[in-house]
Amino acid sequence: MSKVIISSLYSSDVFTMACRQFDQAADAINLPESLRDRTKYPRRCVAFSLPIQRDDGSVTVFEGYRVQHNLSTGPSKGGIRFHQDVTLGEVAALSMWMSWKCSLMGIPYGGAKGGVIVNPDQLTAKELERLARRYMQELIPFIGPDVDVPAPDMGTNEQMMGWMMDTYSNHVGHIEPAIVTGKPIALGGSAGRREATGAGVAYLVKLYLEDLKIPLGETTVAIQGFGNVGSEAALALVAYGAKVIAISDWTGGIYNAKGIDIGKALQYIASEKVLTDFDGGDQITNDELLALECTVLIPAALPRVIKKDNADKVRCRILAEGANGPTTNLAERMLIKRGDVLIIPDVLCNAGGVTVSYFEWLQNRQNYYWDREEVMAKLFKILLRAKNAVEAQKAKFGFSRRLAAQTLGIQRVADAKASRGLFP
Ligand SMILES: NC(=O)C1=CN([C@@H]2O[C@H](COP(=O)(O)OP(=O)(O)OC[C@H]3O[C@@H](n4cnc5c(N)ncnc54)[C@H](O)[C@@H]3O)[C@@H](O)[C@H]2O)C=CC1
Ligand SMILES: O=C(O)CCC(=O)C(=O)O
Repeated sequence: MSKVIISSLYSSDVFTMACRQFDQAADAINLPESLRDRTKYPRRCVAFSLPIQRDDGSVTVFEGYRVQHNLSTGPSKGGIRFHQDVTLGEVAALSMWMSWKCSLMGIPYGGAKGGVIVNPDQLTAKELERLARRYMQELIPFIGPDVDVPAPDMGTNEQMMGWMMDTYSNHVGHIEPAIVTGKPIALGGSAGRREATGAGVAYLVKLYLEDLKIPLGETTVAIQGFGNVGSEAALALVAYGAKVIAISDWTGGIYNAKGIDIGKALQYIASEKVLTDFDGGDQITNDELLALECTVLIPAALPRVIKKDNADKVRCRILAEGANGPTTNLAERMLIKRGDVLIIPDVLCNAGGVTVSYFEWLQNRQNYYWDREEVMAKLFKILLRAKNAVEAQKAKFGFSRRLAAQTLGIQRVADAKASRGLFP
């Protein structure tokens, strides 16, 4: 990718953070110099203007991106984020983490990510449909079921994937379900995809609680972000016997030491859209939530929320990264120095989503569908295998859990690039 674009990406804190993690991992595995930049930097970045008509007849031009980080190990794969704070640097960082995540899981995909600078809560359903379709329209020359396969991320959902699939299918003249994953089941979505990321987070939390010999019945959980990942993790952890004592969204949080009724909170969100005034407990801020005493803290919203200023205030035993990049590099060093917090790094912790996306793509391509039981059994097998590999790498080299996970992911991508050789 162009050096001018790469240097501009470095103005993003999140991109710089992902690059520093890469450099540390590359040093740790003695990655040859000739492979470093080639493995580290995105292969392609596309930026679009996205004009859409508003319901009042006016036109707004939104800005969107797609970054394809690595296509050496398969089609690139990753979600599309609709959020007002999206930047090209953030999307590039998220695409790098997708590469290491897919590689760590042993899934034959490279990494990608997309984003649009928009607050989806400020658009009507019709306006969102126009924006999702326009985004796909602009993306068509750069994607395909064997090239790059998008999915939902923050601010996007199954319905938007359905609109995007429809736009692509209309363009090629036949139904092409494998162009996106995380679709509605009626359009070829996979059983279990909606809950896959949160269920994967909960499953890994359960495994690590077992390692620490902490009973689920004595486990309290605080979750920042009550969207797809946060709410599904909450439901799965409650089903395992844990107590969710705090949840939040962008408007603030709710705390209840006796345990929050997650079903009631979901019903409230379905009608009111946000948690404001939900009467399931006392109101708290997002900062207060991150500092609550609890067994498990799950950031499931934005990057870089646990940072230098609040790392010392974190009072959990397990920090399970449902979000991508929620802990800054410095905050992680502070937590590791303290030694009392076990961090399940994002590329492992939230990998359930892309794993079931892979299953969805496989089912679309073979046109034969599995039931939820089969999907979940296959998912948990892959997550357990990845967790064991991370723990073995950690023990063998004395790495942090993130370094162990990232070195495994990065090594496989670099090996693939080395094996493919250089173009003459
Ligand atoms: N959806 C998926 O399958 C996957 C998502 N992730 C990551 O999980 C995180 C959440 O994604 P989703 O649940 O899909 O998004 P979502 O859009 O369904 O939910 C996001 C939640 O975060 C809240 N939020 C937004 N800004 C916030 C702020 N400033 N403070 C506190 N809360 C805030 C929203 O109100 C909402 O409750 C993101 O980091 C995403 O990259 C990771 C792997 C897969
Ligand atoms: O399901 C997918 O393809 C991607 C999910 C995603 O965006 C992520 O893991 O961060």
